[in-house]
Amino acid sequence: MFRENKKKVQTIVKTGEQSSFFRLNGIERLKECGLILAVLASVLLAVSLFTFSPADPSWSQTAWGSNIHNAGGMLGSWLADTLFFIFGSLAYCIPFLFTIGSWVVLRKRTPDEPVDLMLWGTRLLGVVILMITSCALADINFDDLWNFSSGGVIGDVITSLSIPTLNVLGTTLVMLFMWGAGFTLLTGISWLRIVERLGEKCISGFQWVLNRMRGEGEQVITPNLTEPQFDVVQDDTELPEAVSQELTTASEQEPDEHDALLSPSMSSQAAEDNDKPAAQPLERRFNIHVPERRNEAVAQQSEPQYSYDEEEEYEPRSKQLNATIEQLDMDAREHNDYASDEELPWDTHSPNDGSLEDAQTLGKFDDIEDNAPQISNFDIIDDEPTFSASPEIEQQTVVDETLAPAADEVAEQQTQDADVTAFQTMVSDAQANMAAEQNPFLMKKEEVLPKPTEPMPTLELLYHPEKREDFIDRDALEDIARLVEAKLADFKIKAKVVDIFPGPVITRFELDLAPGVKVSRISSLSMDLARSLSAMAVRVVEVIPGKPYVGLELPNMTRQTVYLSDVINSEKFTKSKSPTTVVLGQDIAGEAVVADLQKMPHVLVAGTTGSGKSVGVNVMILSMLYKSTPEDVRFIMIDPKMLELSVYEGIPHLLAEVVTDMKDASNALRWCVGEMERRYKLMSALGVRNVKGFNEKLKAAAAAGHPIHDPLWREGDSMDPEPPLLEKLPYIVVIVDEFADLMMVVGKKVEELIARLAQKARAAGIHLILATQRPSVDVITGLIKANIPARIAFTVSTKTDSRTILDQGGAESLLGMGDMLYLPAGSSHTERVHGAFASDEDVHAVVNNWKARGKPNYIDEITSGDQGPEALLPGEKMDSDEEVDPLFDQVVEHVVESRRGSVSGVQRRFKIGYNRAARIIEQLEAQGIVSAPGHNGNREVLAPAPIRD
Ligand SMILES: Nc1ncnc2c1ncn2[C@@H]1O[C@H](COP(=O)(O)OP(=O)(O)OP(=O)(O)O)[C@@H](O)[C@H]1O
Repeated sequence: MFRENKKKVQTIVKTGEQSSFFRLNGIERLKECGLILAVLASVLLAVSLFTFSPADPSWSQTAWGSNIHNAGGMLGSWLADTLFFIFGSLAYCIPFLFTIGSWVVLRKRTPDEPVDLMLWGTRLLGVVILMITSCALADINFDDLWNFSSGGVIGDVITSLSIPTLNVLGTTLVMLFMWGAGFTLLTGISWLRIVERLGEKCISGFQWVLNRMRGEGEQVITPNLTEPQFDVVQDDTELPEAVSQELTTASEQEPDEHDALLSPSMSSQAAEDNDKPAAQPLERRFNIHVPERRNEAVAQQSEPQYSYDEEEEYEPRSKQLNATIEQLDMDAREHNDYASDEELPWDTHSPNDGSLEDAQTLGKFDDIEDNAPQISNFDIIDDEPTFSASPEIEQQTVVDETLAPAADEVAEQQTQDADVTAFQTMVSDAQANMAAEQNPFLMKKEEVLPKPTEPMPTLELLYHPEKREDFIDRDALEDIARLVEAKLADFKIKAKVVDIFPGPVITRFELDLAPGVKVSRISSLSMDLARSLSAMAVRVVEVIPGKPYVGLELPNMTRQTVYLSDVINSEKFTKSKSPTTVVLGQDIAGEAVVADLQKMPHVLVAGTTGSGKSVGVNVMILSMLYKSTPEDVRFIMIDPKMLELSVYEGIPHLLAEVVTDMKDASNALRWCVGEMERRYKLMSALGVRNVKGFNEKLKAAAAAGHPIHDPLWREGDSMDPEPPLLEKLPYIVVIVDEFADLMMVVGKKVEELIARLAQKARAAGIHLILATQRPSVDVITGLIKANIPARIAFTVSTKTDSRTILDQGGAESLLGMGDMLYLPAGSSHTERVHGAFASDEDVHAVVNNWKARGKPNYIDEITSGDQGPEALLPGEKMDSDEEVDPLFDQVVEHVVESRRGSVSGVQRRFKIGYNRAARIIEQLEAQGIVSAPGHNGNREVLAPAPIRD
């Protein structure tokens, strides 16, 4: 984006160069001629002064008829006489001063060279003071020149005024000091510096003389650079000289502040160097915060080990304020956190090395296993209900925890596994043959996958790039920073770039605005800035929490893709204990952004088509599949598009088949509301406040040998003689991809159900993820917004859409392809996140991995529940009841009496419009009072006529 501008600059320079090199313009010609004349005058003046003869006729002398001796002739004689009369012997300096003065005035200046009037004023004052004091000093100290006073008339006047008061010595002193002041005013040279330098020279001269007198040869004292090196290379005593040489060269090359840190003995030298004006950097350097690349381990298919102690003290270096690239580098060296092969034990073994080893290495899932009973509950050989908490299972869990299964049990289990797999293969082969007979292309191939040995899906299932371009071009970034400042200055905004944060997709330049500049001015210029910087879009971050700066986010020339494997492997995700932890992507500094659905507790995802919503939703689902077993989290997926979520069909986490029919969708939501109410009753019966507390209480009771029975069970509810045991409650995540479709088809009912769920479902462990590509107010209604505080906005087309989702602009300036703004619950500051990318292959790999672990246990009533009035939840009304017309009863009376059920009849009789009349007749039809219209459009009145007395 900046290459174009560079070309422009080059063009301007070229055209300017050609014209200015050979020919002068009008004013320049005049100035140059003036300079030539001034030099001529100086030469003539010097000749006249040096060949002056007092016998020549002049202003102060009279001579008759004699020859003129002055080489300047009559004019030279007159001029020299006058100058000697005024300035005395100092008149000899006049030709030189005149030449210098005319050069200063007439020399060529560049157009941008400022004329500092203050500076010129002081210089002029300096010249005047120097002349006056020099004349006075000459008048006191030198002999007269011919018949002129040695200080001229100026010196005469000054001394005649001051000597009566100050005497000769006093006058000389005053004049000397004033001369010194005049010198500083003219030249800007400090007398203190002169004294310092003189002192230095004197001391070094004195030392030199002393050394000579001692008769010793020249001794060069070199700084002891090897001293600090011993700390680093403790045992390397053989090479101190080489090391010291290396260090000397390095410190000579880079005399910066880090040398002072590395080598205390060099600090004085460095300080001295800094004092020299030549040693100071010419160009302003910017503070570039280079993000830490800790994901190198991903490229090596490995997982880093972290200790909790380190985690507590850990502060991402990329977020350290004002840290330069060298400081970050040193910091990394000090903490020794460059990835090394020894630190990554994961490289050495393959995923098939054995389950025990994998179980140990995948320590991040340990806590999940602790909470959860065996995953084998979901295996096809296990016919027990999904989350049964029967005593047998509890027993099994206890046995598992002891990690000492009997050998014969294991052998038996393996034989069973083999049998079941063989049987399954036979059945699927038979099914496939039947389908293939009809049409081979319609055949749905059910792969029989081998059961994975690892307890949870591993990172090998996801794509991770072999090589990554992490190079950050400091110079280019600094150039851009200067360009940003210049472009803002073009718009009359004075701002300074204080920090630069390069990230994987964008770079944030933090600006310090000059006092009085409103941030809204920059915001309103975001489009113009994008244009003038030739960028795709520029986002202005008006408030950066904790900083007094404004952020300007520019897209990088080359964009890096943030892969799911990068973020899943991040410390934040692996350390998170919650089963509902979801990955979003990376922030602008490349740090993983991870959220917990329990805290959200519901999230609204919106963005135009192709902005990356589906990928974003997939990433959230995959992260939960990496984190939790079906015992912890269950999904209900609603997918009107029939494409996006159907890939998950068959994973054991599903509570129902992926819902594609919108009527079923409202049933599913209604089931969720019912489940929420049931959970609330259970939780209040057990005296706990949330699902976590409930599950912990169940576990504790089972461990104590007193499993809890369902307190809500009444005799007759089931055939059992006693209440069944309570089961562990999994979190339920309801995912709706294209929520707008649901609203369009089912209407207000959905809004009501969602609002009801969103209000109360948090404690019941039910969470909603709603995605839509139509961020309009009729889809994201006030009721829904009020109840879903966490929002994610992908690219949208207008600022209004952005406001609809986030209540603030910004999403319209995103870059697409997963670039998002995340508004956490209860915050008004959005966070820019580059969404993680999961390809279809990644999704299939994880889905197949879970499918191989077990089959889902669908609850049929979720989708195919009764849709009649009995299925309504308490407080819910049938659609038809909601809008019964106030005239309904009168119309019934009229229709039944007149035996005519036509719309026009009702219209005429009650003087109402067609629409209203038609609606009432439809209601009559729904109630069975009139029949459906016949072939001629007439309706038959079905209700019997009223009985008359
Ligand atoms: N995080 C990402 N990184 C890189 N590319 C991405 C990312 N997310 C999405 N994309 C790219 O954008 C394309 C569209 O993404 P996606 O299908 O998720 O969009 P969408 O908003 O769901 O569109 P629609 O609403 O039409 O389904 C993807 O095929 C992918 O190439």
